[in-house]
Amino acid sequence: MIENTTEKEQTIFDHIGNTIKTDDREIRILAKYEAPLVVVLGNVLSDEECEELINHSREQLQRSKIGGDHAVNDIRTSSGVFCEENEMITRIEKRFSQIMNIPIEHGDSLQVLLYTRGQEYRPHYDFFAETSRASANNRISTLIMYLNDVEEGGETAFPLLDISIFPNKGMAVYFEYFYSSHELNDFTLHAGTPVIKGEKWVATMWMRRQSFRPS
Ligand SMILES: O=C(O)CCC(=O)C(=O)O
Ligand SMILES: [Fe+2]
Repeated sequence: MIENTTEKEQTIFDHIGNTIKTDDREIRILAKYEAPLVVVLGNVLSDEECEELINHSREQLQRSKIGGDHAVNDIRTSSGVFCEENEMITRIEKRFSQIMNIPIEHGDSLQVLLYTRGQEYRPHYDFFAETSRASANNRISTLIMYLNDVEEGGETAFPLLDISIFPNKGMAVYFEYFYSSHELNDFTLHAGTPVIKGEKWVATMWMRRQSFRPS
């Protein structure tokens, strides 16, 4: 009866202790919100990797703007690119897959977003509504990497949990929404708050329930 409602649900992220040892890096676990699970991670990317990701994406952003995609979207005012695979992307995606404990074939392509002053990503869910076709192979977890330090603003806020993560270069926030309780999943509502000073670069990795990438 009552016991059932208090029973802890299984999580995907099952790392123990303060460190995650991936093949090429030791990730630090800094803070955790238990249910829904939200984890703050340190030492996810080196400074050089952050800079490489920004430079790689800056070029593609410029190209896609010339391509004429000026669609205005009030929900997300940032500009983004899905990264084409190269040696660096493949190496860091392998690391993300080990952190997220899901094979990389379940991942959407890594997405890099740039927010300039005043830009934001309004509160949203990363999973698709049950009524949408994409929900047949829905997203189950997210890793957001901060590629630069933001002078002011640009936190990742979880308004229903009352927590916000400040963008710090090389750090990341992980969360998952694969609970059988819809209520827990719904608590992962989150936003990128408006950037007040400086610019903000993030890379986002989303994982799907089933394999998603063509093998
Ligand atoms: O920019 C942020 O802090 C949030 C990004 C985000 O929610 C996403 O990429 O799905
Ligand atoms: Fe999101």
